[in-house]
Amino acid sequence: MELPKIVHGYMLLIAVIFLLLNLFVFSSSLPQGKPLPHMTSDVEEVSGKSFDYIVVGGGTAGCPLAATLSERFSVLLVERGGSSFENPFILEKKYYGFSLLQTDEHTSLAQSFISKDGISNLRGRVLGGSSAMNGGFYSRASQDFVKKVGWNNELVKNAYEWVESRIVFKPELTPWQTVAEFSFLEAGILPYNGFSLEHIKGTKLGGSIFDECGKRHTSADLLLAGNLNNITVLLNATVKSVIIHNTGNRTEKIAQGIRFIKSDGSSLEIYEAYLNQQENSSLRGDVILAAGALGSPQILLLSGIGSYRHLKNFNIPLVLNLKKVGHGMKDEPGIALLVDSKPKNRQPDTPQVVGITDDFKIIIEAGILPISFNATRMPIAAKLALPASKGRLKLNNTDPRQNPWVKFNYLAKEEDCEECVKLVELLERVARSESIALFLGAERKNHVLSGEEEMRKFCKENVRTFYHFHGGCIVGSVVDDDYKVYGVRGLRVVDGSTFEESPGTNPMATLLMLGRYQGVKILKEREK
Ligand SMILES: Cc1cc2nc3c(=O)[nH]c(=O)nc-3n(C[C@H](O)[C@H](O)[C@H](O)COP(=O)(O)OP(=O)(O)OC[C@H]3O[C@@H](n4cnc5c(N)ncnc54)[C@H](O)[C@@H]3O)c2cc1C
Repeated sequence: MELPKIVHGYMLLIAVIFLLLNLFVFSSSLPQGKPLPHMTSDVEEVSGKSFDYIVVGGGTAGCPLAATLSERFSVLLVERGGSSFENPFILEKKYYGFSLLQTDEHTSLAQSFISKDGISNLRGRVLGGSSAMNGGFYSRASQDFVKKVGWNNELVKNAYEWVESRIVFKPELTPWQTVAEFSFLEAGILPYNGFSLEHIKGTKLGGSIFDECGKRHTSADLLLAGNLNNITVLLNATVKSVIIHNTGNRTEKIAQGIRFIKSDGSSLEIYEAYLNQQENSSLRGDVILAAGALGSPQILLLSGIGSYRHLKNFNIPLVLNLKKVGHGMKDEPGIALLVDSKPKNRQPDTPQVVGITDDFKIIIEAGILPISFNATRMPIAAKLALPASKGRLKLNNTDPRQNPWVKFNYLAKEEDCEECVKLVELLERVARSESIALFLGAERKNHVLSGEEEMRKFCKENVRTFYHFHGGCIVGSVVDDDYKVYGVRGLRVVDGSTFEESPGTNPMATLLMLGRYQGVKILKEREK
């Protein structure tokens, strides 16, 4: 009876040593061995201070934006989560997916939410935002998208290259990704494009934010490209609202700063930080929301910017009756087929290869995902790009740490259901391919869905998120072409909430680019 106890104690000791070693390795090899910006979780240290720019949300778009602005201005970056620089569960590819399994209400790296459609979903809550926990697949937006949204081609190219030279890598295909690549080609997703960062039809190998050693580079690494003397990162603080005043002109509003609380809820105290005041108001900086597709519309609503009727329900004084805040929420519906017959303990694998159909409506990839700390499954998953169905975001309550109410209306439109049937047909072809049969042999699961009705039913019953949700502060309805909130000076939104449709193969590349792009545009504006 004593032996198992000893063995158990011994294994525990090994596990602790292993974790400490990992922590040591990571803390002594911070990005490129460079110094980090000043980071603090002490709200008192920042309270009452003024900065040229305040960026709310240290996520995918927020970090490159803050780094760029810091080249010439003082920047406060406020992130509700902690640091990502020393966490092996974020940085090591072999732990991919583990952080998605362990969620809690206020402190986990991933914050889970269930949309009113009844579908589970996740959002990042750490410096680096969702880039610190996502699949790391990197692919640019198409030229058509860039043209449609009216961005400057040259600036876009420069901004992508700025990001790519720092945190994007050409992946070495794992055995499972090689099999996925063959299975997509076998299923007719042609041509074969090899390695490409462009959004092109066919099968391709994309970029990755995991380097050749399997180390993740999040958007937070981009902070190191800024002027570190100009950046203050406030961690574990949640922004509650933007401080907005009337100007001399009664109808004109101006953002003056932010109100924030401690993320752990250990006190109810509300703190404030301000924008530096300049005599000439055209030389003033901005509060820039980069809190993601759920966070930014939520903060606008909590600040009194939104539909009067909705804000009245929460006794929030109206600042601006901007009815479209929270509208146009979209999530690209996903369907996954498990190709293995039962759970096994494999090393997690992130997608490195995608298949993009002729009309760019279906995008397919494969991974190995943990379902617990010692079991994985092998899904082939596809998303329906550019869905017609859309939904809405509203407040649930006035606590900024809680998720807002959101409904995406997955597959509500008939055209999305029709596309979903095509998507399932394609998934079935891939799942039944010789390549997968050869690789998995007896471990393979047999798929037998047939007939349109059965596939429609399957779609409705199995639809899930692909985590590419966006909308809520869309350009043209909440922010203008310069990403400035209509009707409030000194307030912008720069993140996934501004997209009407998800760019390219998937959104991370374009959000990283957008942070840099908007930062450069602001710096140019201030030169005038
Ligand atoms: C599991 C998963 C896998 C994915 N895989 C891929 C992939 O492989 N490739 C790809 O291109 N895309 C992928 N995506 C999508 C992509 O990561 C996101 O679309 C993108 O990162 C969103 O960027 P963002 O800047 O809009 O928001 P985020 O990166 O989420 O940043 C928002 C930040 O704001 C902070 N914040 C929110 N509210 C507040 C507040 N009130 N106060 C202070 N801070 C606040 C958050 O903590 C967060 O850090 C994936 C997403 C998930 C969740």
